[in-house]
Amino acid sequence: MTVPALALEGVGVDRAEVPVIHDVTLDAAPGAVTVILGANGAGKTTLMDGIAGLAKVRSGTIRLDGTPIEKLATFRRARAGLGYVEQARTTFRTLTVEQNLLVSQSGDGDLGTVYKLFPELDKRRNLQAGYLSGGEQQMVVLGRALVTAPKVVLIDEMSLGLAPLVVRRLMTTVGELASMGIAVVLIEQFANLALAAGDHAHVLRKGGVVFSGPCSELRGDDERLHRLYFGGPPLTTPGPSTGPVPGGGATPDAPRNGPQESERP
Ligand SMILES: Nc1ncnc2c1ncn2[C@@H]1O[C@H](COP(=O)(O)OP(=O)(O)OP(=O)(O)O)[C@@H](O)[C@H]1O
Repeated sequence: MTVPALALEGVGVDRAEVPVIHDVTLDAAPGAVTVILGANGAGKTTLMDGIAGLAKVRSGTIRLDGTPIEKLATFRRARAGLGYVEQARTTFRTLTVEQNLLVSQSGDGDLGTVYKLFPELDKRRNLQAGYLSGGEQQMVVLGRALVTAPKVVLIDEMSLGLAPLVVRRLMTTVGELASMGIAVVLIEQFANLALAAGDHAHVLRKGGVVFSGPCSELRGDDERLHRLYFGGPPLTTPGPSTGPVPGGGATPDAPRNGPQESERP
């Protein structure tokens, strides 16, 4: 059996001494995109921070290529092959694109791979990152994770504040990262965009997993997503009180938050 690149078993994570994540078991396969969904405050970022070593893992085990890492310092997890593109992470604005990549480079990390993935950056490698567009800056941030030659890349809401067209452009690279053999773990506000790019999905509610299965099971099923995000009785009729879809619709133009239904009491 193939060892998952990342495997969590019974993981609990605290934020400021408060338990936020409870008993999460999931894994991410090399060469696949694993999507983590959930409403605002469900605990997605806290889970990512726990995996990366930025929040306290209270219980359970986290394995990277079969080796437990939950007790390692953040930089050791990174050296072991864990890349983390944090939410709203920025570039070093006064350094050039190339310098941004060089300061992050380690191991077998290769700038050529980044320039191949993002020809936009290749053309601007000597430009200070502060002069780049928002989308190009996000490419630099992704590139900085890539030049550490990671086995696993956690990506937390890379679409934040970006135009729909740019989000679509960045989403294409998620699949390309996976095709390089990287295990990609993706948190994304636009649920159906993430489900279109992903292989396997986990939905978090109140810090616990309420769904694990293939992305195809949830793709386009906004009503089921509502139930999973918020719980509550099944929706029968759409109406003004139901609000829009959580993170949803198939495009970044679609609204984010929405009505409720439950698969778990
Ligand atoms: N630094 C912190 N100190 C205390 N509580 C926090 C802290 N950061 C987050 N929390 C709480 O932990 C819970 C989970 O937050 P988290 O940011 O992980 O959720 P999320 O699913 O990533 O939400 P969003 O989509 O809004 O980023 C929330 O109740 C939040 O208020």
